[in-house]
Amino acid sequence: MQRPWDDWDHVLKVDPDKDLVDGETYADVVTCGTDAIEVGGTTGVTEEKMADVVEACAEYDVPLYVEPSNPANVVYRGGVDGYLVPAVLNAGDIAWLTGVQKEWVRIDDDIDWERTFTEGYIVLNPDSAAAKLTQSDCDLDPADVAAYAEVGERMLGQEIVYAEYSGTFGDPETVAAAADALADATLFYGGGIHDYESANTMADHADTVVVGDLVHDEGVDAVAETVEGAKDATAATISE
Ligand SMILES: CC(C)=CCC/C(C)=C/CC/C(C)=C/CC/C(C)=C/COP(=O)(O)OP(=O)(O)O
Ligand SMILES: O=P(O)(O)OC[C@@H](O)CO
Ligand SMILES: [Mg+2]
Repeated sequence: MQRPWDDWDHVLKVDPDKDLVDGETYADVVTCGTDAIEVGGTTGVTEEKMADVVEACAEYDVPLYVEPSNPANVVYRGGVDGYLVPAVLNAGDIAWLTGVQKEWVRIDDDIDWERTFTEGYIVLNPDSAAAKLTQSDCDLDPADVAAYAEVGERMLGQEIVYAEYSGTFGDPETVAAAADALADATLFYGGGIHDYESANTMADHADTVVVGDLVHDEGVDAVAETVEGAKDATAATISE
């Protein structure tokens, strides 16, 4: 079945709790060449901040997805193409595997299931906000990560498995192991991508690379370089 993310080589994740660089607008951000925008962050995201960013990004012809970090920042607005809801496969506090999702489904009567998908996260940077919040076990070797990826796809039916190194560049060998373990699921990689080379390296293994802080720290020109790196890796794979 065709899925929205099948053609995404590059995703730009915009954090509603962070500013853009001076002189840049959300119009610049959305049109930087990325295949899709995800809006989300672990800490400091309120419904109001989420709604403001979603509204600012909604009027362009680039797929726009809300990635909530808790039930309070799911916003329903015209222009949103869908919802990517995390479930943390290696969470130490297992509330982050299905508990918060259960609570969300219990209290939210507006869930649009046709456009709601899940991401099976494997959180791998112990210093990230996401790891601390979910008490994720990040002490994993490539075989462990590969096994989590396989559990995510085969046992839990995840169509997206997300190797998440938020804030730091991850281990390509580990990402390659996760990629090898998946049959049809799409592998997202995120963390520390900051230039052509880092994007190109991870896009060699992952189906989709996610760039986050770079847009807030350096701006759209730097992000555009990462788009190029990701696209070149995909083109090289196709021509092999
Ligand atoms: C039930 C609903 C609607 C949501 C639950 C979603 C879950 C399980 C969240 C757990 C944490 C998580 C995986 C968040 C996803 C987004 C993410 C990792 C953003 C990046 O965050 P960081 O870069 O670590 O932190 P900052 O936002 O502070 O930069
Ligand atoms: O901010 P960075 O380190 O680019 O990470 C991207 C993304 O995976 C965060 O969820
Ligand atoms: Mg971040």
